[in-house]
Amino acid sequence: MLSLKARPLTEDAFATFGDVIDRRIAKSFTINGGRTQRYHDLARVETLGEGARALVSLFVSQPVPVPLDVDFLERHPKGSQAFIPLHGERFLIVVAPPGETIDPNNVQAFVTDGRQGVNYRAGTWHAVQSVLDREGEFLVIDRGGPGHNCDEYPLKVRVTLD
Ligand SMILES: NC(=O)N[C@@H](O)C(=O)O
Ligand code: NI
Repeated sequence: MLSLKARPLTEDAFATFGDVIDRRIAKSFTINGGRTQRYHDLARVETLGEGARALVSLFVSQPVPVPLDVDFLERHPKGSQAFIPLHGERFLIVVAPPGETIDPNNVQAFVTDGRQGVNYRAGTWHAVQSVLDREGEFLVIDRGGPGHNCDEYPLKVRVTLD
């Protein structure tokens, strides 16, 4: 069993795995006659393959216990997957770089601060959504369309918090 203490999520630490969605680190500009600030182009949405399209969904998830025991990581080879909390929910992240196998030494765990979302790039191995503290509601943007787009890799990981 691999044991990991979740580290605070940062853009640099997550760069291998995808994007951190956080207006505090975003480029922005004023639109709509000064009434709106547009936080622009926060994540790269990937929808690969013939007939692929972007899906916009809502996930309402029950909280996970801490320590969190993960039994597998999954990946979506044909598209990215973004999770954006709608009410300041914190969540745990367990990731490994894209590849046909997972080196346990490359598995990393993070915890968000409630103002951060993530976008897993296509092929990034990740634990399924794991919200902390209370029921969470997330906007999810990922890839729909034909073909297989979810591989699982058995891996036991215990994730703790400070
Ligand atoms: N299955 C599904 O839509 N969600 C998972 O991919 C996940 O990462 O939570
Ligand atoms: Ni997923």
